[in-house]
Amino acid sequence: MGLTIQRDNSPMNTDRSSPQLVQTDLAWHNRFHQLGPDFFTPLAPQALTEPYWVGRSEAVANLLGLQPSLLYTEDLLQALAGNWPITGTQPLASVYSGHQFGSWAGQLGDGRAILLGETNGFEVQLKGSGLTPYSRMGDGRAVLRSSIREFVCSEAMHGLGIPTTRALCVTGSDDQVWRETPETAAVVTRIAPSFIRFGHFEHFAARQQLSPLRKLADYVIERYYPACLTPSTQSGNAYAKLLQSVTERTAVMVAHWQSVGFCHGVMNTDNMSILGLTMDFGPFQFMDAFDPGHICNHSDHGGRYAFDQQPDIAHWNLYALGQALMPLIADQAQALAALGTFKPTFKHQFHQLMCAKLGLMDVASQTSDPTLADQQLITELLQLLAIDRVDYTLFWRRLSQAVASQHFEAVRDLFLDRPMFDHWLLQYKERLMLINKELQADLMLKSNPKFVLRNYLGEKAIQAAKTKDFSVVADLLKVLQHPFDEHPAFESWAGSPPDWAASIAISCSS
Ligand SMILES: Nc1ncnc2c1ncn2[C@@H]1O[C@H](COP(=O)(O)OP(=O)(O)OP(=O)(O)O)[C@@H](O)[C@H]1O
Ligand SMILES: [Mg+2]
Repeated sequence: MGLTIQRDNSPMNTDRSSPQLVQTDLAWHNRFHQLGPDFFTPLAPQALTEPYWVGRSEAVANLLGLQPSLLYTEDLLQALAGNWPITGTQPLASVYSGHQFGSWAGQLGDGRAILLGETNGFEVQLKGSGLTPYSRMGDGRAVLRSSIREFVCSEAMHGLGIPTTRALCVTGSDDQVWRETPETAAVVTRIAPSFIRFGHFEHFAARQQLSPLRKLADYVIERYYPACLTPSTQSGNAYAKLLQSVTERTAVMVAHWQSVGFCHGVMNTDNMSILGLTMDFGPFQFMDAFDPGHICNHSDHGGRYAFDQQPDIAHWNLYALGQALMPLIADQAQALAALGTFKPTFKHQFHQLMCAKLGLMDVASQTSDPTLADQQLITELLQLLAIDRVDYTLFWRRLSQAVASQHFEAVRDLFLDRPMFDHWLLQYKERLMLINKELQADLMLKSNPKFVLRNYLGEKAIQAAKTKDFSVVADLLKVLQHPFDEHPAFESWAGSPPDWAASIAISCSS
């Protein structure tokens, strides 16, 4: 299905006071809207002055059923900047609550995001599209730099095979937005099968509003977790099964984060997707030097969301979700059993991912039974990487190449304590003797990305975009959507970060 825009041959009218209806042949089924007024406030996005394209993902256009060429039209630009309404959409801002940095924050909600509606199985949301009833002290806007980071990172996560919300495009404007300094506004158009968060459930549970709580849970089960309806394991308690399914998906997502060295930075319960998708790309970071205690968010003074805390925090957040679902589950033992699946699921998934990174896998079945020896190999390696603060991405890619060529010097050079690395390498090589080298090297090159969105690369794209050069955003997108490919023209992006990368500070300000 394609989008066709009703052409208006009169001169382009970008005056925010007279928006033009953008007609599409996309079928909109706004099922979240059908939940009713307890869940949202109907609200149109606010206009951006003289918008321009900052970045666009043709892959996401295809996913939505949009002809990618439409991403080059003024009409769609106006629509996705929030200036012109799209026929069939029913824009709204949803209400949710949540725990922020471990404390109950009360009512939050889409303070700067507008859900346009749902098409082709995806909800389409504009982030940074103006004030809503849930904006609290904020201005409803997002700045160019954070919008570029969200756009590129969500596509990069997808490229890495990590469950995530995705992004269609970023539109920008010279409208001024004040943060620590004056900046300019931008809007990310992002998509996901659902943007429902743990915080949506917490909202109604905290208010003891059982009827909307049940309605929301039933909606999520019916649409996204229909298997919970089949009476099998847990004596037919669909809500306990929902909790277990969300627990397992969340564990899988965080295992992926840990395997690629991704720090989320703001794992508040209002940033946790009910579908186990990576969501809200704020002060995130792909680590350069491996440091298990790394804190990527400069506003996180206590290190609550440090890299090595992420699995425990995800589990904590799931307890908050479990608490919210308790009136429906009505059986503590079943709720605890559901939550109890987190640790084994995480452990299993993490082991699988790390074994793939090391090439220690039965390539045909893509599984490996967690042996104690392999677990030890992984643990010891992570300790070595941490002690010498070895660049995480570089290490894994060089190891993959070393296994392919059987020359380990380049990877050895990354360590300060080389005898320690040699000791580990000896054990690893012994283990490798049991496996087909060619298949193993191939698996490793597909499991260890050459490129991740290092902070400094995002910074380069942002600095160029501030001068209206959006080519770096486009190049980054191209490379990061296929991070396991060689991309020889971008070799320098695969190397060590420059010294100035260490001075980049990313806070919650966005
Ligand atoms: N500039 C702003 N104006 C209004 N509300 C804001 C602003 N920034 C954040 N908020 C709101 O504050 C709460 C917490 O913000 P947080 O940084 O977690 O989310 P976010 O980055 O806005 O977006 P999302 O979670 O939708 O990706 C949310 O309710 C969010 O909508
Ligand atoms: Mg958020």
